[in-house]
Amino acid sequence: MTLIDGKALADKMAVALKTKVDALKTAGVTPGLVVVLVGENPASQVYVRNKERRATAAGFNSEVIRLAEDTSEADLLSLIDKLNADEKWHGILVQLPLPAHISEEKVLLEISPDKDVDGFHPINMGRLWSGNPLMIPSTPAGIMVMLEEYGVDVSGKTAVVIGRSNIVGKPMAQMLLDKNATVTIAHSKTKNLPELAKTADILVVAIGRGNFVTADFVKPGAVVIDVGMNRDDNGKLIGDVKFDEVAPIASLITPVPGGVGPMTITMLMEQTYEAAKRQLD
Ligand SMILES: NC(=O)C1=CN([C@@H]2O[C@H](COP(=O)(O)OP(=O)(O)OC[C@H]3O[C@@H](n4cnc5c(N)ncnc54)[C@H](OP(=O)(O)O)[C@@H]3O)[C@@H](O)[C@H]2O)C=CC1
Ligand SMILES: Nc1nc(=O)c2c([nH]1)NC[C@@H]1CN(c3ccc(C(=O)N[C@@H](CCC(=O)O)C(=O)O)cc3)C=[N+]21
Repeated sequence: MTLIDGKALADKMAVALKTKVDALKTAGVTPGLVVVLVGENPASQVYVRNKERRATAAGFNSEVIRLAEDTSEADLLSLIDKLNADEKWHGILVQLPLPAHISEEKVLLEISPDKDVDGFHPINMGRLWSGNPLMIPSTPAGIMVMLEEYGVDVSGKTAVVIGRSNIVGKPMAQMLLDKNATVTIAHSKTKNLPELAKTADILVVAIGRGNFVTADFVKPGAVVIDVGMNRDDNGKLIGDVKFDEVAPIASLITPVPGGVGPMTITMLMEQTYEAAKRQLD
């Protein structure tokens, strides 16, 4: 078994990114990423801090706008309009989930597709699914980079993605399909999930249930990608995959933490850089 070290890859890419950013700054453009966080979700706070740290390290303009939990939908939408119009920002990310009184759909539609570094706007989702991607969701994008870096040839492989969210499962399936995998998307209504998962050469798990995937879900030699971010009873961060049990039978596996998470942030930075570079065109 080989560990896919997402943290090390993210650190390596950060060095190369810094060089690219310095060159872009010389040409007169500093990439800018603004994150909007509504409310006090403690898990979100950690991710947002990590994003801020990596953005600053890359030499970006970076700002986190923290809004009260009871911020109105109208106020959030008008803030987004203001950020859309501000040339300083090439990437706008509104942290999900949002409080229940705010429509996620309306908010995602309001972000200019050109600044939608998450790739969640329907225009960007449509671009991805029609084979002409521009801004793409960073979690599956980071997974594709990890697969490539570790020499996994996706073409012709059987891939099973467990989870069908718009932010992870669905775009993941499309990116694997685009690289010629044969892809199945599984979810909470899927029958005989362990048997299905066991057909996978590449198994991606994004469900949000700690230690859900056990050894009986995994074909010996499979590549296992664990997207899950869960807390166990002691508050420790754990994935969706029961790592100790699955690692010995997998050929490659991502740990939690230190796997998919750091690469998600790296891809967000890369896309913000690309958006900034387009300002020169
Ligand atoms: N590392 C990173 O960068 C990121 C990590 N995450 C983490 O990944 C996990 C998934 O996130 P996200 O996609 O947003 O989650 P969602 O809650 O939006 O989606 C979960 C998906 O898992 C499916 N599911 C839930 N329970 C089961 C089950 N028992 N068997 C099979 N399928 C099941 C659901 O099925 P159905 O549709 O039928 O309800 C749904 O499609 C979370 O732990 C999240 O914290 C998320 C984003 C980034
Ligand atoms: N609009 C939006 N875009 C997102 O991309 C988005 C979001 N909303 N909402 C929440 C999820 C989750 N997410 C993570 C990002 C980084 C880590 C990460 O850095 N993880 C590290 C450390 C985690 C820790 O120590 O707590 C690791 O796995 O090693 C995790 C999870 C982005 N998300």
